[in-house]
Amino acid sequence: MLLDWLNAPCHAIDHATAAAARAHQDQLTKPRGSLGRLEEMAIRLAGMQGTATPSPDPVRILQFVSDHGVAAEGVSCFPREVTVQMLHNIAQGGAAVSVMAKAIDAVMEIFDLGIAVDPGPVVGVRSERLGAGTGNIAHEAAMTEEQLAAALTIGRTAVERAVAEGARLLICGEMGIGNTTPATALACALLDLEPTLLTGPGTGLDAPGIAHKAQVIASALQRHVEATSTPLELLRRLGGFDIAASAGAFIRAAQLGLPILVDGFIISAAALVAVRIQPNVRDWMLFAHGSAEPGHRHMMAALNADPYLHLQMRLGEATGGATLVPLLRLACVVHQQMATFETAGVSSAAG
Ligand SMILES: Cc1cc2ncn([C@H]3O[C@H](COP(=O)(O)O)[C@@H](O)[C@H]3O)c2cc1C
Ligand SMILES: O=C(O)c1cccnc1
Repeated sequence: MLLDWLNAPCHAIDHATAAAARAHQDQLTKPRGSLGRLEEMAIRLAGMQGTATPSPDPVRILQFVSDHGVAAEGVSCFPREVTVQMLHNIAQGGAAVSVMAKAIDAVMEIFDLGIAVDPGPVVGVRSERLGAGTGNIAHEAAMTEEQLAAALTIGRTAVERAVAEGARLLICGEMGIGNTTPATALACALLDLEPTLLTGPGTGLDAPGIAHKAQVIASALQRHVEATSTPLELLRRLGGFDIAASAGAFIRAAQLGLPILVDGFIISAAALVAVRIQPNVRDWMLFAHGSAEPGHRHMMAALNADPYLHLQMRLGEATGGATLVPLLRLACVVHQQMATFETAGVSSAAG
């Protein structure tokens, strides 16, 4: 079948190399464990990349831009046309992620997956339009089966391209007005939690706005969720082109052995659905930051994830992922360049 590739096995983590990296950390001239989670970053990357000299570089960012039919329900502070406006802004270098990608020297591929207004050809943007946005999940499925398969495949193909070009770390980002709503709906369905628990302000809704958004999500759940729903079917009914493309990218990255750095709230919903489709994808994920969106911690708990940064970020666009990259680099340089107790002639711990 068209989506059989989703079930292909994930690449194996190199546990021996990870164990050697841990042993190496313990020989460096510092009290054991004193560089805290910087040590873990290097060890995890060593196990994923199968090398004693791990590195996040080259970093590849996939930026998925698309509209969401549910924006018609008044679930965002911003009007829908911001999606296409931000597509131009991202491509022209003015968006937060554009500045960050340049500053950290990451290659960013920008995708138009289906925006309500067709922007036509835009320099630096791959046009992979799957429609004029998704269906409004309050009333209909977000995607047809064909659209879901196509979105997953766009993510898959982008990762194959990235790997062929030498990428060693994947970050997915998204931009699409209203997309905290499908992300929340998907999380509620996959975690079996109430919308009132997971629904947050997104771009900045007030308390009545959040209550309305939770109601919209509740009606979407009532319409689409059945006891027998598979994760893939929940993704089709409740997700978005951006979320599906990211899920496809994550599954392919794990299959090809490309480490994944998970961004904020929306991308975490994609990570969650990818892991529910194929549990071993989790082994390939690092988690950049805790989003200020309140439902995020529930997704992190379900993924058994403890994000590295807590900066009250709530933007998406891969900005949380980009923010962690300098720390990953530092962790890897320390891992490679520090002296050991033996080479430096420093006495190790007594006993
Ligand atoms: C100017 C602007 C730039 C953004 N970049 C990311 N988002 C983020 O906010 C949106 C999700 O929030 P909600 O569900 O409340 O609409 C998405 O586009 C997400 O990427 C932005 C939002 C705005 C307004
Ligand atoms: O954490 C995120 O990714 C996020 C939160 C709110 C709005 N947009 C994105």
